[in-house]
Amino acid sequence: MSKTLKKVLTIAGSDCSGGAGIQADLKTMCAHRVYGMSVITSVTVQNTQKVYAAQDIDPEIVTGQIRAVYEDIQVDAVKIGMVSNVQIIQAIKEELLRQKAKNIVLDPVMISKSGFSLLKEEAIAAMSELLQIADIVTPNIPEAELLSGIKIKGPKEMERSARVISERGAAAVLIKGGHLPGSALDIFCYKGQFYPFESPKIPGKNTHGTGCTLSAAIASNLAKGLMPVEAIKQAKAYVGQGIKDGLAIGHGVGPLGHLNEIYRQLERIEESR
Ligand SMILES: Nc1ncnc2c1ncn2[C@@H]1O[C@H](COP(=O)(O)OP(=O)(O)OP(=O)(O)O)[C@@H](O)[C@H]1O
Ligand SMILES: Cc1ncc(CO)c(N)n1
Repeated sequence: MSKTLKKVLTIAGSDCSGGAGIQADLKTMCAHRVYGMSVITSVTVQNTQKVYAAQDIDPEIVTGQIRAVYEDIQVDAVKIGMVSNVQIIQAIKEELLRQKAKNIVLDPVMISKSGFSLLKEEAIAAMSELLQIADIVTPNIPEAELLSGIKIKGPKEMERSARVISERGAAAVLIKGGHLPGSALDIFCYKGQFYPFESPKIPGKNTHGTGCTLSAAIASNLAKGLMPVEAIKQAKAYVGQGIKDGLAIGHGVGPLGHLNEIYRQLERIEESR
C-alpha cells in the first residue's frame, strides 16, 4: 500500500475553523486517497463569518519545514496557497527549486471572501516569482485581474487575462469564474489552447474554501498521474459535490463536505448491526 501511495504537500495558511487553508487541503487529500503533508506559512484567526487576524511564520521555519519533508519523503505534487509576504514567497521559491519539486499547483490567494488581505499589498508583485515555478496557477477573478492588469467581465477577458499570466511565466493558467454572475465557468489556458469547464452554479452558502479545495484536488490528481485537463475536470466535479454536501456548520459561509459518501456508508453499516 505505502509503495503505491502518492504523497502530496500543501504549503499554506491554517484556518482554525477548518473550512479553508491547510485544513481543507488535508481533508481533500484524504478524500483523494493520497498521503497529505503540510507546511504552515501563517496561522489565521478566522471562522465561517470573518478573518480576524493572521500571524506569519518566520521564513526560515517555512524553509525548514519544506526541507524536512523533501529530504525524507518523495513528494509527488505540491500545492501552494496563502503565502502572506515577500520573504515567505522567496523562501518557498528557493527551497522548491533546490528540491527540484514537481507538479506544483499555485493558488495565488490574496483576499478572503470576507475581505481580509491574506497577502500583504507589497507582496502582490512578488507573486510573479512563484508563477515562474508553477505548473498550474489557479487565480480567481480578482486575483487574475491583479496578476494580469485586465478587468474581467466575462469569458473573453478571462482568456486574455490567462494569456497575459502565461506570458508572465506560468506554464498553465486556470482562471476560476466563481465570482462572476451566471454559471460556474472556469477557463484553462494550456499549451496555447483554451479549455472551458462549465457547471451550473449550485445555490447555497457552503462555499468557504472552494478555491483551496480545488487546487488541493488538482495537486492530488496530478500526483496520481492524471494529465492536467483531466486533473482539473475531476477536481471541479469534486468541488461541486463538496458544495452540494455542504455542512451546516457555523453562522456564515459554511464549509464543503469532503467524505460524505464514506460517512453515509459507515452509517448504513452501523444501522444494519
Ligand atoms: N456556487 C458554485 N457552484 C458550483 N461551483 C462553484 C460555485 N462557486 C464556485 N465554484 C467553483 O469552485 C471553484 C473555486 O472557484 P472560486 O472562484 O470560488 O475560487 P476562490 O475565490 O479562489 O475560492 P475561495 O473562497 O476559497 O477563495 C471553481 O471551480 C468554481 O467554478
Ligand atoms: C488560510 C486561508 N487560506 C485561504 C483562504 C481563502 O479561502 C482562507 N480563507 N484562509
